[in-house]
Amino acid sequence: MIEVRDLQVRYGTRVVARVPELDVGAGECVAIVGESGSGKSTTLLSLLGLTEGADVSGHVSVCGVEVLQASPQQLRRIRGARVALVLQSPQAALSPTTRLGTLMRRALELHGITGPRGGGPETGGPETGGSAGSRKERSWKGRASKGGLERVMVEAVEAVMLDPEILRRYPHEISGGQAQRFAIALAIALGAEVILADEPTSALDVTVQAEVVGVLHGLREERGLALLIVSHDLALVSTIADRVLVMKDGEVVESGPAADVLTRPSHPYTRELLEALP
Ligand SMILES: Nc1ncnc2c1ncn2[C@@H]1O[C@H](COP(=O)(O)OP(=O)(O)OP(=O)(O)O)[C@@H](O)[C@H]1O
Repeated sequence: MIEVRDLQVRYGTRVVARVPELDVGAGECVAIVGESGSGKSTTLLSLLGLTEGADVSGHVSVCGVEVLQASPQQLRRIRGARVALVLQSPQAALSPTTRLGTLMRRALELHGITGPRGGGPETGGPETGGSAGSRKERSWKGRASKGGLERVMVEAVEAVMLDPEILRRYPHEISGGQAQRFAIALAIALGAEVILADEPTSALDVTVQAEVVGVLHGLREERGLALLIVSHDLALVSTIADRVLVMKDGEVVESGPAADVLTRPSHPYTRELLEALP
């Protein structure tokens, strides 16, 4: 799903991220950890071509799209629909006067999704374009069908353990943890195959963090989503990641299976991060 080789991101003469190798397959979770300013977010954003003003070189393939060579149109096609970006405080990005259901419906319509594919009588019919193959089970593009759209929305919020009643609420009527799960539900409704999450739980208290991590964990197991998580929280990472990349000053100083990196770190910086854990 994600394949990165010799990625280098530079602002002016300053290299802010250099990643020799990063792979995330379907159903896998990889975490990038490191202190503030180490280049984690820059790496994540470069996967969607969102590092405006930067010189980016190397090889970056996401869902089969060569990101560094892609046209704006090709990038628009993968952003949101196939690759979802989940940020720290999604509530800030939600219009305060729009109900969550309306917001989700608009996002789906914008991406041409109008009902579930290949289901019951109210389903939307054949896929209208773009991708095939791995998306088969999750593709909801098709003809307009109000009932079909509602079904996609309800299924998506239920998949993140939210009550569908939440679709009638306004953003200020939900908690931070609910907002984060709603953001993930939106990704599911859009049929995302990859979730890029930047500090997805750092604005939440510990119990709610565990709920969000549980949801992400379930999605990769049940739906085969590929997850790339950026976090400075090693405790979170240890509960969800298969592999870990440790970044410092724009460089990957250590990488490997999470169990090895987090229990037998070979780099002094990783040991420092682990020792700083409460
Ligand atoms: N648009 C930009 N122009 C110039 N420098 C930038 C730009 N965006 C990021 N940087 C620099 O790149 C470096 C890496 O930033 P980045 O946000 O990737 O770090 P991070 O590890 O994600 O930190 P944090 O955890 O605080 O988000 C920082 O020194 C930052 O100042």
